[in-house]
Amino acid sequence: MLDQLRGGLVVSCQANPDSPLRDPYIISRLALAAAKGGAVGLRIQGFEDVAAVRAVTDLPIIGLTKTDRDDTEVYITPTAAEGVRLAELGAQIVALDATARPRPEPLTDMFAAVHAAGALVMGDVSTLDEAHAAYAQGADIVSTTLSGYTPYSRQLAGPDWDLMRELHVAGLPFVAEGRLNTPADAAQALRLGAAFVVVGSAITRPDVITGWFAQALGSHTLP
Ligand SMILES: CC(=O)N[C@H](C=O)[C@@H](O)[C@H](O)[C@H](O)COP(=O)(O)O
Repeated sequence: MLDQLRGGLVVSCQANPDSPLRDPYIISRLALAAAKGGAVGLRIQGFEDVAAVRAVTDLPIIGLTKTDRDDTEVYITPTAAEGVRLAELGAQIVALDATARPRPEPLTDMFAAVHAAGALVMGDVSTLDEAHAAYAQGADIVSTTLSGYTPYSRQLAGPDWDLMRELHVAGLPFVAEGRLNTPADAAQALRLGAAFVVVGSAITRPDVITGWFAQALGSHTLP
């Protein structure tokens, strides 16, 4: 499965709860558009969206949930039950938060449950140490997804190139993800050793992209 993705572009098709695109049908159409453009895989959030996308394409799906909980900062697939459900719905890879933050369930238990359900585990990390720990506990691949989203990781406006370099030097296979907003960024991530690249907002969040343009024009300040 990971070989199938190697060197390619995975497109994350997600819509936040407040997005006008927040509808499983729309997400499935975004996924088909990404497939038409050459995506080798898809990153999909939530049970309904994973089911809707699985119904229209055979492309590999990296599934995740985003769950706000009162007891933890961890929100990307915080429990094994969610990971197992994603696998049952057709996600071949389950992405889950593998940061060092306190979590509701031990990582090793979660990895074992996802593996038993027949899927691979992508550990979303924010630092090199977390990547080492994720592999030690049984992750199949790690992704730079959460750099900038934990208080102790680099807070950058763009991609965390240094983390990619560190992972490469350490000999840890990794996926490049997070704020890769141009084709040049995606190509640079591969040059830095990424196994494959995940791009979301720059392809599938037109509200966010519009904001970039509007800000560049200063039009947000006009009456
Ligand atoms: C931090 C977090 O919750 N990241 C999420 C993980 O699935 C998504 O909101 C991102 O869109 C995805 O990681 C791709 O990144 P970008 O949209 O920057 O290309």
